[in-house]
Amino acid sequence: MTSAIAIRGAAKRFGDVQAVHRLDLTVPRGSLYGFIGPNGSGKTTTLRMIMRILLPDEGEVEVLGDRDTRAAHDRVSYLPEERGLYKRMTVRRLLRYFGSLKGARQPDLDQQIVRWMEAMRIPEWIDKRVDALSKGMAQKVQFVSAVLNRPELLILDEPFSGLDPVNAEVLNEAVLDLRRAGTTVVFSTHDMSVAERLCDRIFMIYKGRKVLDGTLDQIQAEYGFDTIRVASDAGLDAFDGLLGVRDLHDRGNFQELRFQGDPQELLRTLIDRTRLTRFEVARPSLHDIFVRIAAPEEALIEESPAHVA
Ligand SMILES: Nc1ncnc2c1ncn2[C@@H]1O[C@H](COP(=O)(O)OP(=O)(O)OP(=O)(O)O)[C@@H](O)[C@H]1O
Repeated sequence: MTSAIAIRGAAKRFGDVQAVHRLDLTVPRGSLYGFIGPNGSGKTTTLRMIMRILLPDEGEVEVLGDRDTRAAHDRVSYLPEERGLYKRMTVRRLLRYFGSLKGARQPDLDQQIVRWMEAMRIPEWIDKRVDALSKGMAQKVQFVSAVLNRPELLILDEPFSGLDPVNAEVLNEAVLDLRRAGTTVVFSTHDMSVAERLCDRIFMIYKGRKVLDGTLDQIQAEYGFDTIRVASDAGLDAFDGLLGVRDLHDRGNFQELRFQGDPQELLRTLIDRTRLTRFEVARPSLHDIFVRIAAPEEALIEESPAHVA
């Protein structure tokens, strides 16, 4: 089966700014893929290339097995970051309009509108005018407009931004429901805990280049198992002359370090050297990994693996 999205060597430049360098990315069908990266790193540009709002300067972008996204138009939905709604329409009319643009047909469309407004927990707003909605409600209505046609691929730019925790949870559940029904969902976010909790796979772009791509487990295994906490009778002296030890800090009751190599070997060596009371291999959070990559010190990125397959 073809992948939902296959990007091969796609690059995009705006004047002097190389927004995206030759990018390769494969999004498997049925996956929930999170795009992360600092501001201005190329997330929206990548999403727009997938939607063919922008054409890449080089390389190609295949969506649902098709290189012409227009052919997949009715099967793909996009929720842009900057959203506009027709303010004077009622929510129902607006959703009918958006649904029919994407090929949804009544009476299924009307049923879908009611079902989704209930799922968003704003059913009583269905016959209200759009300009009466709060910002968070409007955001949820916009989300509904993107899912009415039961897309095979749903692309959301910052869907959680500005939602309170209760509404973020409502959207979270809706996204998981869609995934269970087989929809491939790609969304960008600045919220690392959302990406960590929700996504099967995470893609991080930094200065227009892919720096992370894989499951959270893969990413943490590649980046993460090098933080080690040790408590021993020898304290800092336990590490004298050991290869692979970096960033060794005395934290008082224990020492913390990053270790390049097999922690099991480090453990064996330390047991030979001293009496241990603690040895812990810690997985950093996605937040820590993100900060490590995107920290202002350019040197940090040199140390990082290019990406996880
Ligand atoms: N239409 C455009 N014209 C000129 N420059 C652009 C345009 N769109 C994006 N850029 C530039 O390309 C780079 C990548 O921008 P992009 O919007 O893709 O980043 P992003 O990761 O989505 O950022 P954010 O998290 O702030 O939304 C930035 O330097 C931006 O200024």
